[in-house]
Amino acid sequence: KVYEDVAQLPGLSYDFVIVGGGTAGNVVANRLTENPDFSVLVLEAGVSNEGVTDSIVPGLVESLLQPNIYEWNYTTVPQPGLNGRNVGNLRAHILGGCSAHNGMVYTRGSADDYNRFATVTGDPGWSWDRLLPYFFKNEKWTPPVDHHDTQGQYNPAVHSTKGINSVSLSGSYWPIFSRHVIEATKQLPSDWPFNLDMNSGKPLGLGWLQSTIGGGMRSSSATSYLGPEFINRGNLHVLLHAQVSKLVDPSRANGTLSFGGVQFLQGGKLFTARAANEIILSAGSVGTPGILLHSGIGDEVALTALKIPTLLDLPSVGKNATDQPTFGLGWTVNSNQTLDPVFQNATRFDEAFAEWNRSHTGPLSGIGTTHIAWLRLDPEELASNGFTDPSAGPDSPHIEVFLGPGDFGAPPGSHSIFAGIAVLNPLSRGSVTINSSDPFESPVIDVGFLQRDIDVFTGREAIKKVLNFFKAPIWRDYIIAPIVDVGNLTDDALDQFIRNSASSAAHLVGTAAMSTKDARYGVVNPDLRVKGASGLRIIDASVFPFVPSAHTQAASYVIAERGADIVKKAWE
Ligand SMILES: Cc1cc2nc3c(=O)[nH]c(=O)nc-3n(C[C@H](O)[C@H](O)[C@H](O)COP(=O)(O)OP(=O)(O)OC[C@H]3O[C@@H](n4cnc5c(N)ncnc54)[C@H](O)[C@@H]3O)c2cc1C
Repeated sequence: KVYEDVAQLPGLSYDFVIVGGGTAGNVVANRLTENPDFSVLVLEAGVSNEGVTDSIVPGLVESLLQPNIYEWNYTTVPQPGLNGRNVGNLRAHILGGCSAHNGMVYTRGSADDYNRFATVTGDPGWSWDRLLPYFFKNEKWTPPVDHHDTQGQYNPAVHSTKGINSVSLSGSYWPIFSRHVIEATKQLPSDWPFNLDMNSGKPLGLGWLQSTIGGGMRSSSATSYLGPEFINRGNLHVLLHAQVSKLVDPSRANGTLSFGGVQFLQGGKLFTARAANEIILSAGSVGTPGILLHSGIGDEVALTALKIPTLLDLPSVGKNATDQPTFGLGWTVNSNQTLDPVFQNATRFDEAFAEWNRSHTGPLSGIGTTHIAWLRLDPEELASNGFTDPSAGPDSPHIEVFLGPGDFGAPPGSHSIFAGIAVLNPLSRGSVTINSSDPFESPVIDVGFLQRDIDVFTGREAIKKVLNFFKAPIWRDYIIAPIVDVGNLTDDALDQFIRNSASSAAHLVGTAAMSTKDARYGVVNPDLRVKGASGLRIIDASVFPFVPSAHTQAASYVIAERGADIVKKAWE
């Protein structure tokens, strides 16, 4: 059951306390409560997802991402790599976490990405082959809401219809734009090959978008893992508006640290929730390191400077922060089949919204993107610039290009298309730290964007590839003009364009990273236990040692599915 007020909770002592009812936390809550002997409390700082139209209707996602109650409203520190700009660091403040307010793009990444996880943690359980059953436990493949013929748009063999979270091809189909994109892959088959299914472990090429949408509605961890068939379990309690400040009641046995519970704030008062078995931190890549640091787990020097007693000297807490810079290009086009009118003209928007309300179909039943391409840098270009390959392996992309018809700031009355670009394997690293001993002060977020030359180089090469894509003959009568013309810029000017326009893909990971059991760096062991502690695990995107060459929700779900299994096996 979901509770809004701590006074309504039957008690504050549970077998497991999960901090954060986000993407990963709700998976863990669902899987642990499959065992009726386990009692679970989820503490979520944010608000309910129930009835939040902007979260339910896929096409309204942008409204969720403005400063509001669904957001933590964080900003990074000024980024030297972005010419001193600071950028928003979007983090959800709603049940379901980022899965309830993200872009719904469903991309698993490459097999290489997970095989690299296995290598750097020394645990083959994190490899692609061993994780595939967990992807299948998560995914419930669902027909698109418009029931269009999906032949040739995906490979059923790499999907599961039996999981929990809906994934589908887009139900808002843009045939004219899509025909052009697919035709371009035929005209440029070596640089832009068609890939039937980017979620097979081999993503390279261009394929049809898959998203976490079912029946024209967002499928989040709140609507799926806490759906009606699960949320009434007597052993599953979720408390909203409960912001955890720190771990409390520390004790030591045989040199190992453990905590009796967690402290949280609700309605201006502090409470303590106790966990008999384990506390599981699932507060995400910003929340989790913040809670660790305020609990005295982190770099002793930095904690001492803030007068926080160090209980566990783990210098890696909050370090290794990795996010993908993203920026875009747009063109006006000679077609009236784009999203622009829906967002530029109130009457068209009302029609689209009425259609969605009637049947969950139409332009608002999907996101603007129709296709994604996953591309590699030229190995000779990499080498001649003195760079080594930053990707996880030969089947992994360096560059993402997401394509869609419209809504790219086209002049009023005109129609546009966009190509969004992301640098997938940045070498730049940032951090999530604190500058106050008050746990309710915002953390200090530094995404470290574009500090390493290879990251800027990757962005520049991506632009060149995109410009070549739109030189395919099929675009000749379709494209009118670039919205911002970067076609004749020098390399230096392109670099400035990137530094002045890049923002965050909101794929922050790695701030409490996994490492091998004996490693002297890292925050958790491969079984997700915090090093040097017992009864304390981390299960969320902060444990990724590297950012996958993808959007990060599928990886967050799969880490949570396996993480929950590890916890269950330890206690059953
Ligand atoms: C705007 C945006 C768009 C994105 N788009 C995509 C996309 O299209 N596709 C994709 O694959 N990925 C996308 N991502 C990334 C992806 O959604 C995240 O990587 C993933 O969901 C992270 O899951 P998590 O469980 O680690 O954290 P979260 O889902 O963020 O969960 C953490 C939860 O903990 C709660 N919390 C934090 N601190 C506390 C505290 N102190 N006390 C109590 N509760 C707390 C938060 O409120 C939140 O609910 C996007 C992310 C954002 C922000």
